[in-house]
Amino acid sequence: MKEMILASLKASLHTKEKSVLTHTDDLLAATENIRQSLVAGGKLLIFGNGGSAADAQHIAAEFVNRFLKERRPLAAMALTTDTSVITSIGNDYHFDQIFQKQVEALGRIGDIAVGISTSGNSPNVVLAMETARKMGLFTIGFTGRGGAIATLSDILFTVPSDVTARIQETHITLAHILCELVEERMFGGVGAAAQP
Ligand SMILES: O=C(CO)[C@@H](O)[C@H](O)[C@H](O)[C@H](O)COP(=O)(O)O
Ligand SMILES: [Zn+2]
Repeated sequence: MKEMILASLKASLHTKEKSVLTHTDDLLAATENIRQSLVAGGKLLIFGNGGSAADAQHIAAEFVNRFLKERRPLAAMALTTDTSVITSIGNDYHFDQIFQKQVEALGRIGDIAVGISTSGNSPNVVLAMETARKMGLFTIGFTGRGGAIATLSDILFTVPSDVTARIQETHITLAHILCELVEERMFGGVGAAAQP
């Protein structure tokens, strides 16, 4: 059992290091795209299933409330939280459409759709990314080795693992780094009341 603990830890550390180092330029590019969107009045629409739904909510909270700096709230929404919307779409149409219809209803040009799927193939995430693309939204994908969301993502964060848990752990690491970079880029060196 102790070997299992150490093996999981090592796999997590190794996977995170490989993915983050591979995506340094993508982190910088995503930071700039998010900054531009937020400054122009845009917002992040974030979605995923299971652990990735939790990640979507976690990331939205970092933007809306704060991450490391005292600064104004930033616009971000997880599309995983409204049970009335999700159950009515799932019940009347199809579970595959639970994010797509919300993107259609809430997305505006200048917004950024953030799709999170460890397989890259969950139909509800894929459909929402397709719709976001058609609507002209910028798209950021978080996935494992690839999958269908790869070709639908303007910026794609991949994780070199086949283990869902390791991929999720790396996604939240990448997302935390992204939050830190966006805050630094928008509010670096300024106090609580500052506006970008
Ligand atoms: O958190 C976990 C596993 O670690 C699960 O809840 C997992 O997120 C669910 O099985 C998801 O439905 C997987 O979907 P996806 O990441 O392939 O899009
Ligand atoms: Zn999980």
